Amino acid sequence: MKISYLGPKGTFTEMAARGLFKEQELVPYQTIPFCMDAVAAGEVDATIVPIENAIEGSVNMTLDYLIHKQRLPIIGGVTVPIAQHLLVHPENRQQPIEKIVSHPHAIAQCHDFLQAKLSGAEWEYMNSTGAAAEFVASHPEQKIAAIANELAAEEYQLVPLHENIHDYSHNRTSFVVLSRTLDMLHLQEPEHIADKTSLMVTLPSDFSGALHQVLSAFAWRKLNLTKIESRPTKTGLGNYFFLIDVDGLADDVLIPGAVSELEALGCGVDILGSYPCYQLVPQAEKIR
Ligand SMILES: O=C(O)C(=O)C[C@]1(C(=O)O)C=C[C@@H](O)C=C1
Repeated sequence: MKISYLGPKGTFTEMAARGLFKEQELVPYQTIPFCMDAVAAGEVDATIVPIENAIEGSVNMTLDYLIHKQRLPIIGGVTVPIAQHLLVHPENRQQPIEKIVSHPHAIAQCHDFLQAKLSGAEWEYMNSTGAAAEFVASHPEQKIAAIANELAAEEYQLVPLHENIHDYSHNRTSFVVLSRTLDMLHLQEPEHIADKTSLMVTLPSDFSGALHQVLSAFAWRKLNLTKIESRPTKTGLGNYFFLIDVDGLADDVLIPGAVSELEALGCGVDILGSYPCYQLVPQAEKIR
């Protein structure tokens, strides 16, 4: 079985993929949309993509591509501890850093650190933390540092100038597994922490109290919502749909009942997936 992930080697997405798919072939792609397109094209059986970070919130690239361009079912989820480190080429240990390269989410997770310690350095966004580490490794002539993880440090032979530079402890990112052909994941490892059903709900326009009624359809059935978020429909300013996560797997009665009630109110409802969620535990050991 082949699984696509946001590459190159050494990304957090690779960590997530390795945690879930120990025996499978992992295939790196350059962007999140390319990862999803690879599933649609049949090049891989599934993909794993980041969906939400505890500090930065939703990964809009994933949500928007999933909703608007490549509607693949969600078959599993995994939460990964995120520790960011400032990595340099071994030849540049003593050099002043002029530029920081990384994924925009990774840079945002370290704002306080960068402002306090490296306020003079400029930033350059890259497709992933792994791509940033690879860039630093292949440009020893530049006074640059990557924000990336310990897997990338090892993969690209970089050394840490500062470890654990993320602004909040308990930094976590959730990833989802998308596939058209595979069934819902059912793994012995890593730790299974919850089950979720993810829905997309579009409200009828000009309907006062619509959101209140949507929430009531879940509330009186005692369906616990673990997330509700609005995203633009991209059809005009002020038009939104809602992404709602319900605690538990879709059953035969309560979730179909809630969906029918919402449809009767004129809402559009799509079930994006009903799936188990796992978690990886933080790595105790430090990097070099
Ligand atoms: O760049 C990576 O290493 C990724 O896997 C992407 C990504 C993200 O999209 O948020 C994943 C986890 C971290 O939050 C930082 C970056």
